[in-house]
Amino acid sequence: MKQKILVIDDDASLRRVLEYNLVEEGYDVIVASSGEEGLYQFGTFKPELVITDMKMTGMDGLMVLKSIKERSPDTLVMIITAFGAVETAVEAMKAGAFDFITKPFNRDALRLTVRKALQFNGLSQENKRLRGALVDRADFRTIVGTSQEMEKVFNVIRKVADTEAAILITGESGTGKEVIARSIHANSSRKDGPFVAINCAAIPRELLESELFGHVKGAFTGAIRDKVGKFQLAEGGTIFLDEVGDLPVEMQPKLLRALQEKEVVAVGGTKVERLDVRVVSATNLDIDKAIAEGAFREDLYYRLSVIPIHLPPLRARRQDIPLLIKYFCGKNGFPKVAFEKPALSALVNYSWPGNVRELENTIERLLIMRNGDTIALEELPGKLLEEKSQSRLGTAVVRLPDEGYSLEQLEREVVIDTLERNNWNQAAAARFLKIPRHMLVYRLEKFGINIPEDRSRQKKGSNLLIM
Ligand SMILES: Nc1ncnc2c1ncn2[C@@H]1O[C@H](COP(=O)(O)OP(=O)(O)OP(=O)(O)O)[C@@H](O)[C@H]1O
Repeated sequence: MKQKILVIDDDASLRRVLEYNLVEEGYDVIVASSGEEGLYQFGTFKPELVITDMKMTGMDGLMVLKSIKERSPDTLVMIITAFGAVETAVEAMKAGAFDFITKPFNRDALRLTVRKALQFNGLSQENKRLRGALVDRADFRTIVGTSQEMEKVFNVIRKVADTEAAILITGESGTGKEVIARSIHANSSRKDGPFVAINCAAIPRELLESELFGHVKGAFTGAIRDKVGKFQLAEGGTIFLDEVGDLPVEMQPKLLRALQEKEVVAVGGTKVERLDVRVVSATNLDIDKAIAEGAFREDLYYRLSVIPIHLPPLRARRQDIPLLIKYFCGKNGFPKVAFEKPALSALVNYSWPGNVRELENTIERLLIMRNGDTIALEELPGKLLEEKSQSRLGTAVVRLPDEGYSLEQLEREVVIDTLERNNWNQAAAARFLKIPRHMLVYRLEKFGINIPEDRSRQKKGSNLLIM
């Protein structure tokens, strides 16, 4: 049986082009000239895929998308946007669109995108349900975090992993951007395909194009044989462009073209290669600033960041630190190692400029150098001890970061700091803050602060925290 596609567009010539190409590909196609007509057709035709233009008079594409998703959440909806209006595609992806194409599109890109969409739909609902259940358990296992901040990130991943949307992950160095990129791949229907990572900042600029797209023998001095590019290697899977903010300006239009046309040409070659690759990228640069300074192309930015994910620094999610420590102890084969309370407290309160990577390295060193099965405050590296002597609150007030500091974050830190000082005794913390206890409890809920499990399990009078 033919797969059914409903095309909604108020531009008659585009409607014809779409219909012609899709019928030629063997689909059963129905067209509608307005959102209202499209919704009516949807009810009777029951298509597997809806392709709708974004900008239409009357009911626009976003309204069509939302109303279809309400009636039938499993129906795939693809959006057509004007070139350069990629921001509107962001909104559509957030509202549940499966993918988008920009006008003017080349017919191969259209066919490929549609084919991918319908392949995805080919999975039975049962399959999808099973896979959904596995996702939660299997593939987030290596991303540790229960803080509100990480929960937000997990929610976005759950929503977007299995779309074709390009994702840009931002965050300081060591916050776990690559871990997240891998998990997006692992949670997508491409998971059996390759995950290919390339660090755009680590490759000399004259070699970057050939690394990305490959080269043919003789293309330049030293090109003694053909080389396959990372994009070609990632065929059927995901390419992870790490440090994409550092991409040299002269490479940016080339990458943009590859992403838009979904095709590449190797350096020195003539053969155009079609691409079926999902792009996830990451940067620790302030991209807005780079755009303002002309160091990064805005159109490329929109292409890369259909869905932006920001990973907060570790110091903004201290709640995850005890859990991460426990995870790293287990990962290194020492699940039973214990930390004395002051040591754990210093680890939780340190500012971790190198984020999770720095924490991981610190724990590894501590495990190697430790004297027994408990780790005491004195065993921690000097920098942690120095910082411990200053109050975290003091640091926040004296050294406010240039990018600003939200009052709410400050309040959250004060609450956590006070609880830490008072051994997580809520009555004592409320007294210190000079507020009634219920106001403190309200703040714990508001800021998503959970009493670390270890504290509630702690034996009275014991000075050891069993991790
Ligand atoms: N939430 C997490 N749970 C478990 N391990 C984590 C988590 N976040 C980061 N890590 C570990 O920390 C290290 C650094 O993570 P990763 O390389 O993903 O960071 P990054 O943001 O990509 O860094 P960079 O910007 O320097 O490339 C890795 O060893 C990773 O396994």
